[in-house]
Amino acid sequence: MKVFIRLFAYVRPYKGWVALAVAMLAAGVAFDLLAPWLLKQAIDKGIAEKSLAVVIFYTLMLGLGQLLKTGVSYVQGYAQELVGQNVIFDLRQKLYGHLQRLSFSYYDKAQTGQLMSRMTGDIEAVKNFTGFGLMFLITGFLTFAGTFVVMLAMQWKVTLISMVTIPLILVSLRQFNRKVGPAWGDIREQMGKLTTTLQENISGIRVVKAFAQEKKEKAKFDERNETNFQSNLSRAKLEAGAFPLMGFYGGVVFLLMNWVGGLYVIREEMSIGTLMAFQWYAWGIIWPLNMLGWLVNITQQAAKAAPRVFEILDTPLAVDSPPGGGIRPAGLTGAVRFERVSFHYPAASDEEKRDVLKHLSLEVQPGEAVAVLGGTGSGKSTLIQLLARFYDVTEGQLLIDGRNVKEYNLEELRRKIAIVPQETFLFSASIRDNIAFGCPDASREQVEWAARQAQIHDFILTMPDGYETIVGERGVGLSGGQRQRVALARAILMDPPILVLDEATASVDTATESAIHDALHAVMKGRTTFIVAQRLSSIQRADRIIVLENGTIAEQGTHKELYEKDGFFRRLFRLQQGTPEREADAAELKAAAGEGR
Ligand SMILES: Nc1ncnc2c1ncn2[C@@H]1O[C@H](COP(=O)(O)OP(=O)(O)OP(=O)(O)O)[C@@H](O)[C@H]1O
Repeated sequence: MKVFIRLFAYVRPYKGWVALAVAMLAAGVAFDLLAPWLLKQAIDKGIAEKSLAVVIFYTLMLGLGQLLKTGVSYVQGYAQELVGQNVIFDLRQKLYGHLQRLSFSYYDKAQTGQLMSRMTGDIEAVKNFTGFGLMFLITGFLTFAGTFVVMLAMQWKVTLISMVTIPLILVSLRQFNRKVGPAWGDIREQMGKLTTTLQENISGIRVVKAFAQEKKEKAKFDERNETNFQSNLSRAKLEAGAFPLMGFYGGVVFLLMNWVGGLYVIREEMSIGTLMAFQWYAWGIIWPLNMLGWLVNITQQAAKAAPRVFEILDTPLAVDSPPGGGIRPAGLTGAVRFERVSFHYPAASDEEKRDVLKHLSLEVQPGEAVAVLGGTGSGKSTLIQLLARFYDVTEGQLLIDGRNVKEYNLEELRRKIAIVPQETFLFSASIRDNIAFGCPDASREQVEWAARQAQIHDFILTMPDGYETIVGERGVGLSGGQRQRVALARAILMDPPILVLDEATASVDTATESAIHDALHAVMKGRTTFIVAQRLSSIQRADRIIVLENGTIAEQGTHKELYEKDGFFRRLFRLQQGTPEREADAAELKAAAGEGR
């Protein structure tokens, strides 16, 4: 019930349209109640009395009423669809807006397919209820109640006797309702799983094909499809069992009406016109009853779908701007301080919590270029993700320009930090739009300038439509290195006080990397830069190097200082120069740096 009360909050802004639809619907029902009475008058006062004028009068009234009914039905249909569509529009907008704001920790666990399914199928189920489902409920109720009262007033005994089967219909309906609810719950959940399987397969199709796992993947999909099929079949069986039975009870109403009504006409306790009118009224009783099963279906679908949608809306934002919106800095100098920062990723239980960063302290001056080195899994990416509050520190504090990052307006803070992530994502749009993603108003010259800095301008000019070339979904059509350079240009264009390069040149060849770093040298001037890298060639321009080991800073200093220490950096240096001091060092470093990088 709670879920419907919450849904009505979305209907409330359209109460004017709801009122119009209900008024039209009431007018339609009024005509439905009047029409059989007009027929009765035509028979009893016209045909029985052999008055053609009376017959013509009532027939014309019937025709006029029918015409009016067509008009009001049109307005009602439009108004009800408008309400349904508006509700779905608002809900989808709100859901999408919330999805945009949800934190990284949410997406770490969320399944894309489930989200897609909620944004489409579940919302559609909600719309069906708030649109014609709700209107049908009102129409059905008004028609049934109105017809019943009019029939009682015309001939109460015949009315009551013919409706003895109605309690049986209600019993069947209750049983159906009890069973079909869980069935719809299963179907909605399975639809989410099916979409997830489909989405994962399509996203990972290259891996599937490379490992020749098409058959296994197909079997996985078939299994989910089969489960979905079976659930729908079980639901259909429930419907097939309940609907005809309810239809039968409804038919009995009609039968009894004719039988008992016929007896009353023979005994002259009821006119033939009333019997004919009853025949018509019978539909006003039968159709709402017959449609009740369908209404239960729509309601149960919405009852199962709406909580799936609300669950997303109710997910709190793990990371958000402070109350009041937070500080909106006009500019930042880029001074960064980690003060005894510890961090663990959200985990289901305390036992699973593992500190990825441990009491880490680091002070970076404005304009300083800091390289972050360390073995795979040592916490490098985590460290820089904390900067832009992709996650919040779990202990200690992180300050930018002397203020805790949590005091800033989140959007503004992120605008001041440009990140070139390890994995580049390009949108299905032109290269220009991809580069200008963070600054949609950038001029052509600015975009080209950024592309030049990232050493991608010349390549873009060789593409069929230059900067207007559409790079397909996920940037298909560009090599890994080219994609990385587009992402680099995207970050450079933002002109941020803090620039973060997370393995940003890992996919480019050494010559291009060197060219990018030469260009970056100019770009980095006046900005605080963090360079996460495994290759020493990537960090030549860094003022300082920090080496992470198990979430703590194991070494830090300049190239020279670190080389002079007999630590990770020196061993890495020798390994990459091809002169490891000991075989053991080489093995250790290979393991630490991650094979195959
Ligand atoms: N989203 C996440 N949820 C849970 N644990 C995570 C998540 N991301 C990373 N980790 C864990 O945190 C640790 C540090 O990961 P991080 O990505 O910071 O390492 P890294 O030093 O950047 O490694 P690499 O050089 O391989 O990219 C790893 O043990 C990893 O398993």
